[in-house]
Amino acid sequence: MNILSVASEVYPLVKTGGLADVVGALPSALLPHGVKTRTLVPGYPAVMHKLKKKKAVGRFENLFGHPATVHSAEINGLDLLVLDQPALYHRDGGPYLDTTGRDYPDNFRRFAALSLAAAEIAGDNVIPGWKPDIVHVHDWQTALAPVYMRFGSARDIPTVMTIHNIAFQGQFGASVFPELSLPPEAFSVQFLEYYGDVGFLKGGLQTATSITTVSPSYAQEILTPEFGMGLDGLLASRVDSLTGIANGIDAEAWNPQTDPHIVEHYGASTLKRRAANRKALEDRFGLDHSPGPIFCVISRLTWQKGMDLVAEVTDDIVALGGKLVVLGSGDAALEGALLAAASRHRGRIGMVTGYDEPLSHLMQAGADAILIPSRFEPCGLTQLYGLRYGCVPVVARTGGLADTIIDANEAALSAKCATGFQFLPVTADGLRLAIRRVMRAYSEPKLWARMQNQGMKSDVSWAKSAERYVSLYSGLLAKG
Ligand SMILES: Nc1ncnc2c1ncn2[C@@H]1O[C@H](COP(=O)(O)OP(=O)(O)O[C@H]2O[C@H](CO)[C@@H](O)[C@H](O)[C@H]2O)[C@@H](O)[C@H]1O
Repeated sequence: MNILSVASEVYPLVKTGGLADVVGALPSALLPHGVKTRTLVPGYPAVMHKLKKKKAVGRFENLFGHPATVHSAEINGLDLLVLDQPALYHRDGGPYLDTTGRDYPDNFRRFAALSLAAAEIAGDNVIPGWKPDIVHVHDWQTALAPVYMRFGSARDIPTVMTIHNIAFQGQFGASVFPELSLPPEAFSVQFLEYYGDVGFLKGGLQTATSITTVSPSYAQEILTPEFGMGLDGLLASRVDSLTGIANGIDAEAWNPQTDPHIVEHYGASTLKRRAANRKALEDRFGLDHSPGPIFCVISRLTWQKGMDLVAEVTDDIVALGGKLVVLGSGDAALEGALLAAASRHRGRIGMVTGYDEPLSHLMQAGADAILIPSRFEPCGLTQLYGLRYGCVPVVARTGGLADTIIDANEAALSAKCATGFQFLPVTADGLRLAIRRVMRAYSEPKLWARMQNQGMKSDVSWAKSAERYVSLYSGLLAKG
């Protein structure tokens, strides 16, 4: 079975968040099931520079007014198709934002082009001798592909649309519609029209054969007004085509026994060796070497991720004898509040602003607990990395966090299956109480080590979830 996966980012070429991890790791988990994935991504400079060997396999003379080449390349076992279109993708700045942090004004065109390229690869002879059986798109940036397919030559090929975060919907003014090369009927409530605007994600959700999101709980939550962000009604009308499949992790890139970014390797039976990573972490963040648990945060600094709650509990963490290290960037006010906490508590709280993949590994290997107080979380990956690294997750009971962490309540502790701490409500007081629970558990070394062990034994690989994708794909082909 051949899948064309289409995404705006893919690890290890370009990553701003969890989407890249998933798009980068799923193909190799599908391969043992006979599912071959080709992944189409834009040729940003960061991508083009990393392609050592590439081969032009397709060409568009005029894709949104400019020529484009499709290159094929292999990196880390990924079979990539790279859409090289300098006019749209060769920019300073990141995949979505310019160097000043603003959205590129032509993002609608940049990602419509990616979507149209996918639809044409599926339907026409763009890559001679190759066509997908299924097109799998991720998030709003690629959500127009099923719409283009519906109105183009690939209308019979089934599509899967995965929602990684419904908060990002790709909503643009109606004035962009004439530029999208779609027939007038596509600007209707059955397709793209969204409160008078053009909604990319809305169009994809209306048109895709099947919709998935990244955990079973989030699949339920987005059917409610609280979490559906305006799309709950649409999703309710498509509930028979909606599935939640939890993310796994790339167990090779995230393996404390072999990780090149940490100071000392360890496993479940050699947890004591984490001490060297702890010391390196303290040095890196300028913390003192006192005892007590080190909490870490590795996150986009946003309201979704509950980073304002972390800022509110910093004094409590220190007062209770804990320490905190934060790696993140995002909202300037949140960044300011956390930096202020770090300067109030020198030696106890440290912060690195920015994005640093190697440091995120050292933090999971050296800290004792990872705080994830998200207000909503489709799946979450950092709690899964935490499980694998013996960095006990402390999570809000929502979405994928609720699905993947077993709370250390009395029943779970006596059954010896607890892997972390869940809390509700998602408020500063809720988080404070959870931190107190952590402090108590940490003061009992045997209990703490057992929780770390339980976590490290949890199956966070892609194996089970890959099977669920395979059966979803097979079902779609059987129907067709
Ligand atoms: N400053 C920093 N430096 C280094 N690394 C950093 C970092 N900030 C974050 N990261 C890394 O980025 C990734 C973030 O993944 P998440 O799943 O937490 O969230 P995200 O909200 O991006 O993804 C959305 O998509 C994913 C994938 O489906 C869902 O799990 C999630 O719930 C949904 O919100 C992790 O690999 C993390 O280690």
